[in-house]
Formats: sequence, C-alpha cells, structure tokens
Amino acid sequence: MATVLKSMATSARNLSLLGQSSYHHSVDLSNRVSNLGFCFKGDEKWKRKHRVKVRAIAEVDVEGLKRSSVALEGSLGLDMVSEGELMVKGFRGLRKTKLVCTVGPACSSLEDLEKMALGGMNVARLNMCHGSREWHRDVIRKIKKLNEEKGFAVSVMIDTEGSQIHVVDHGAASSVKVEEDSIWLFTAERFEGTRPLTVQASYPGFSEGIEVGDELVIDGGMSCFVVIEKTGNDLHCKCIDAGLFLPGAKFSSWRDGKLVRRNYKLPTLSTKDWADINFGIAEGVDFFALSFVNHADSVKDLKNYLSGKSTKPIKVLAKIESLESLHNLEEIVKASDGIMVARGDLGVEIPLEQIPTVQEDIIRICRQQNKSVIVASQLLESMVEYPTPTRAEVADISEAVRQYADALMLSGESAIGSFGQKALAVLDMTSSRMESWSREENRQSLLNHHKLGASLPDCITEQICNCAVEMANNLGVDAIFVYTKHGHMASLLSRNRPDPPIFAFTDDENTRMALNLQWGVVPLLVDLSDEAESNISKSVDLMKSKGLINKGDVVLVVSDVAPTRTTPMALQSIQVKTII
Ligand SMILES: Nc1ncnc2c1ncn2[C@@H]1O[C@H](COP(=O)(O)OP(=O)(O)OP(=O)(O)O)[C@@H](O)[C@H]1O
Ligand SMILES: CC(=O)C(=O)O
Ligand SMILES: [K+]
Ligand SMILES: [Mg+2]
Repeated sequence: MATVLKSMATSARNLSLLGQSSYHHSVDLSNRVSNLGFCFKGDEKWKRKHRVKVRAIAEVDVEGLKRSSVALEGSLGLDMVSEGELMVKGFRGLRKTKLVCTVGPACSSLEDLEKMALGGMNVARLNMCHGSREWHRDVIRKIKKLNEEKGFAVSVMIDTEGSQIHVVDHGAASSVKVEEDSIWLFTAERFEGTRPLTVQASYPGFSEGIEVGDELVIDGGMSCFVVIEKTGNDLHCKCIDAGLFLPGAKFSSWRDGKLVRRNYKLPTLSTKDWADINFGIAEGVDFFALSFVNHADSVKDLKNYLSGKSTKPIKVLAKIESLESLHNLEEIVKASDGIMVARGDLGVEIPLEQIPTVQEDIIRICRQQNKSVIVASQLLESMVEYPTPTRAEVADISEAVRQYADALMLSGESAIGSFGQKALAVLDMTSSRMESWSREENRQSLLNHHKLGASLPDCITEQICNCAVEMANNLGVDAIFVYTKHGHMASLLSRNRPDPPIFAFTDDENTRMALNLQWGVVPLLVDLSDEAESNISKSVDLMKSKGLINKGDVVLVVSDVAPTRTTPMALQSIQVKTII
C-alpha cells in the first residue's frame, strides 16, 4: 500500500504538468486527496468520508495487500491498484477510462513494468512488428509474475504485424531530409546499407496499380512526391512537398485528390501473424488486436480459429487503420469484441482533418453495439522526447474521454520514450479530470438507446441495465454491484457510462481480465454460489471488512439469477441497499 500511495503522490506531483502549482511535497495524506483535485465541489460528505479512509490506510498491512489473484474462499479478488485508488480517492474519484501501454525496450524490466502497473496500466500491449518472440515471452511472463505475486491484474494484448505492404525504408537509423524537386527511386530491390536518394519497399509488388502522375504521400504528410516514371516495379518520383523520410515510412498513393485503392490480395493475417497468434494462445494472453482489418471476415476467421484452438476465451479487437475498414465499419464492429482507433496508420490513408470526426463516429458505433473502444496513437507523442505534454495533446486526450472511449493507449511514449511513467500519469490525471467535470456538469451525452438484444431475455437484460444506470445516476448511489459470469451485464452497464463505478464480481479469471478494457468497471474475482442473496451479502461483508464501503453508503445491486429447482424462472433484479 505504501507503494500505491507513493505512486499516487507521484501522480499528484505530475499535476504541475498540467499547469497546477498548488501541490506541496509535505502535505499530509488528507490534503493530498483534495489536492488531487478529484473531490466534488460541495460534496462535504464525500470529502469527510475519504479523509477518514485515508487515515486508516497507514495501518494497513502491506504484505496483506499483496495477495494472490487466485479466488480463495472469502478473499476479495480486487487488484491492489484499484483498492489503493478507492481508498485514497473514493468511489467518485476512481478513474473510469482504462489505460493501455505499449511495452518496448524503455519499460520492459520487471521494475519498470511494476511502476507502470502501479501508475494505472490496465492492459499491456505487445506490438509484434518489433522485437523477437523470446523478448515478448519474457515480458508476458514478467507481467503474469507481477499479477500473481504482487496482486496486480494487468491484462496482456498482442497486436499483430499484419501485411505491411506500403512501407519504404532508406536504410539509415534516423530520419533523412527530402528536398523539394529532388528525384528519388522507390525500389523493391534488396540491398544492404544506404544508397543516395533511394528507398527500398518492403513488398515486391508495392507499385502495382500506381501510375505516372500519382502522388505518394509519406507518413500522412511528412513529405510528398509525384511519380514521374515507372520502370518495371520501380518508381522514379520527384519531391513536390519537402520534408522527412523516417525509418520504415508508410506511404499512400493519391490520384485526382482520391486515395488509390490497391488490391494486393494479401491476407490480413500473414503466416507470421498466425505463428504470433499461436504464440499468444500458448502464453495465455487476454486480447488480440488485429492490424489492417479490412473486412469482418478476417475477424470471424480468427474468432473461429480461437474457439477451436484456445481453451480460454481470448477477445479479438479489430484495428481501424485503413480506408477500406471505414467502408465496412459496422460489420467489423459487429464481428469484433472491440475496436482500436489506430490513428497512426489511419492518418496515412485518410486526410488528417477527418480523423477527429471518424474517431467520434467509431466511438458512437462501438457504444451502440456494446463493444470496447480504444483511442490510440500520438496521444502524447511529444513526450517520447520531452517531459511535458503539449496543451494540444492534453486537449486531445480530454476529447477522447469526453467522447467516452473505453480506453486510451500509449505507443512510443511508453515503448521507447524517456518519460513513459510520466506520460501514463498525464493520461491518468487528464482522464480523471475530464470524467469528473463531465459528471459535475452533467454533460453526459445520452446514448441514443440503440436496441441490441433480439430475443426477449436479451431485451430484458439490456433494459434492466439501462434502467439500473438511470436509477443509479438519479439516486446518486455510491456504487453499482453486478454479479456476472461472462461479463455481459457488466458491459451493458458500462455502455451507459454511469456516474458511480461498477464493481463486477465474477468467479471467472478470464472474465476478470477481459473486463479490464471496459469503461468504469472494476472487476473482482470472488467465489460465487447459485444463491444471489448470499453472493450479495458475502461481497458486501468483504468490501466492508476491507473498509472499501462504509455504513451509510448506498449501493445499487444488479443481479441475474439462473433458474434453479426452487426458482424455476430466471430472475433479474435491481435492488438498492443502504449499508448498515
Ligand atoms: N517491442 C519493441 N521493441 C522495440 N521497439 C519497439 C517495440 N514496441 C514498440 N517499439 C517502438 O515504439 C514505436 C511506437 O510503437 P507502436 O506500437 O506505435 O508501433 P508502430 O511501429 O508505430 O506501428 P503500429 O502501431 O502501427 O503497429 C515503434 O515505432 C518502435 O520504434
Ligand atoms: C496503433 C496503430 O497500429 C496505429 O495507430 O497505426
Ligand atoms: K502492429
Ligand atoms: Mg498501425
């Protein structure tokens, strides 16, 4: 717990990143809470309550909190970071937006991974474009070790390489300047080292469908060329907009202001990707993020493959990063368990000014379809090099939070940057701040209640969850409790983005890890029986014994009871309980 508090103090210090200077290093813990800025204006009851809790922390046994994540009889399988956060910030202060961090050489040691977990990393992403399988295996095992030994619950996501066909490289380690009117050769010929004014393409057929007069846009606008001659597969191009070539640059080709769609007939999942997927299954990862998905079929193929091959249910996220995928968006969302708005590659294929609206559309569709959605790429790009974010980056993060994305992702900021933990703290602070502002100002953009369920039982479940959230918000309850086997009810509650946090009690480890991507859900691993009432009273007692809920707290309980011999009907209910 001492470490949790230390990490929170670090977060508080990082407030100065956002232009606040009111934090003093010597404040006592109760001041620290209010300095974190998470209190509700005028919510005296809330402030009093949490000062009391904060004082109690000093007496908590550190070892006692580093529990195993195994569901033991009577244990409250709450991860230690949520537990610490709850004690310090209270129900309303819990961050609802989930945080995904790409693990790379800058944060792959056990110590750094532990710091990231303490800093609020919910999901660790491994990008199979980089590093060897051995390197990734080592990272996955370190994360599992931390989960088991230190009481974290960080999920693991594998992001596939995909068929990267539109990549060119100049062979140098850093960027190369491109002068206006200079003539460059784009070739698929393989050679070692560098050649002046030459870039190597990653795929022999890279220039198929490209004609003289087409424009080649590098990395969404880092530089721009026009094709002046085509010999065989090679392209001779003149720079018409000076700029830079980065290592492994991506390009798109344009004709008459429109993207030239090239049909390479390459599968979304390459042979290497399938091998990486088998690797992920063997290592027991929780999510696969599928790069360059164009059609729902590739998602369905992978899901079918997993259902036959993997003993644990692994969630499949589709990455939206091509123009094609935007044309098939609804189908792709339906077929997937979630979506990543992969703004990096998307910005190579669509004009940058379209990204904000596309992002908002994708988030809305995902919420309607009840699918998790991650906003990714360049959230804090400047922090790869600098210790503070730009104001524009903080505004971008806030906007994604205001749109109610489930999760935000760090890429290079954590993988190779010098300030990964600080970047994570900025995500944490900025999202918490925007969440509390949205609540205070009651600015929830009400979800246009898109009906999901087809069968009557599905419709009932959905309506119960919609009504439960409306009740929870109107009554101002402190927390929502839900008992769930596969996480479905928890996700239906999350979809409505309620004010109070959703504590999802499950006895399934895989459900617990999958819920790590769901907005506002705190998953807990507990033993559950068939008796709803006994589950409720047991979990309330456990939460009370840990000091996580107190006398006078009001909890809205959503339960779903399967039919038994004594009650032959499925029974779903909403109860409001005041803790006594
Ligand atoms: N495992 C790793 N080993 C070495 N470098 C890495 C690793 N993971 C990420 N990086 C570095 O961090 C940068 C940003 O990571 P990110 O995951 O966004 O990759 P990317 O190459 O931009 O592609 P994409 O996200 O589209 O697959 C990469 O360009 C790479 O330099
Ligand atoms: C994350 C990713 O793949 C992208 O932004 O392109
Ligand atoms: K990738
Ligand atoms: Mg990408």
